[in-house]
Amino acid sequence: MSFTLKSVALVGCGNMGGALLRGWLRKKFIENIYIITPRQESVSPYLETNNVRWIPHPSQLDEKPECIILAVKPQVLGQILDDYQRFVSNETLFISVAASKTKKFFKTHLGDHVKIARCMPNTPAAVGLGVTLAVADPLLSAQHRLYIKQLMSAVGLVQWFDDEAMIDVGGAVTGCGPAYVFQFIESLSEAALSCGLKLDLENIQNLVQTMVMGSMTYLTHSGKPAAVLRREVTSLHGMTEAALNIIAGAEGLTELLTKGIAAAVQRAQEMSNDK
Ligand SMILES: NC(=O)C1=CN([C@@H]2O[C@H](COP(=O)(O)OP(=O)(O)OC[C@H]3O[C@@H](n4cnc5c(N)ncnc54)[C@H](OP(=O)(O)O)[C@@H]3O)[C@@H](O)[C@H]2O)C=CC1
Ligand SMILES: O=C(O)[C@@H]1CCC=N1
Repeated sequence: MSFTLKSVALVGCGNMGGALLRGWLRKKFIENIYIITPRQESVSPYLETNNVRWIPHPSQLDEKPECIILAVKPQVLGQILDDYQRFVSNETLFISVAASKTKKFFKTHLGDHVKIARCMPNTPAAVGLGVTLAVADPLLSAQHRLYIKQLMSAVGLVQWFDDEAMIDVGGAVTGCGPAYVFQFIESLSEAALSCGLKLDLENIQNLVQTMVMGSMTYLTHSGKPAAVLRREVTSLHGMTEAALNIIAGAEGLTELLTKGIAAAVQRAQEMSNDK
């Protein structure tokens, strides 16, 4: 990495916060990382890394970090933001990775002058292959945007939006998306079992997982679009065509995913109204 960041405070170190942390630690570009979370257990695996410090409560953080990443559940945010009021300044950038909570919500809790951006990362950030959707408040400078770009592109691809609503729609695709992929692996394995493949489920999952990884790597290396590679597998009047007539037919995968994404967006809108 050709740059270093001085101090980042991560609030909440669960599934998403922990994935970001692991991704950042691989790159070794942050001088001091403070993890603010009540229980030491969630931080223990990282404490042997000497630039990581556990802070049980924000009142015990005696410096103003360059950046505070809010990675707690949306329902927890409203209860904790008052404790972060004292960090609001031109020097400290707040980044929320929480689904559904709007910039307006943060301004209501932290004041109109808070420097806030919303990011929607995903868990493959842990291995540097994440996707982060980002929206910055107009109050943010070019320097702030560069900071966010450096922080989040260290763990994968970054896509900016001007329209905050895109964080919900795009988040329903790339933020939730790893769960859809894992569900696909589970479902295909269970379908194989139901259709008579005589192996145990664990063995089948291993075959399916390797097939998915092989397909993704092939897609990446071939330089061809997914549709072309799909057609290369699909022999005229062959087996794949018979399957795809059902899987990708009317009321098939596209329609199911459209309904699923719409449900996720609706849920984000409901959660945005929670206190
Ligand atoms: N999971 C995902 O794939 C994604 C999640 N997000 C967003 O990330 C956020 C976190 O989700 P996720 O990581 O899944 O949730 P988790 O429940 O796994 O993590 C939340 C963490 O917050 C900690 N916590 C609870 N109370 C406090 C507090 N007062 N101060 C600091 N930390 C606290 C919890 O600690 P303890 O374990 O001790 O209770 C827990 O480790 C959510 O807002 C979600 O919308 C965004 C994109 C993807
Ligand atoms: O399920 C959720 O609400 C969070 C947001 C995106 C992924 N997980």
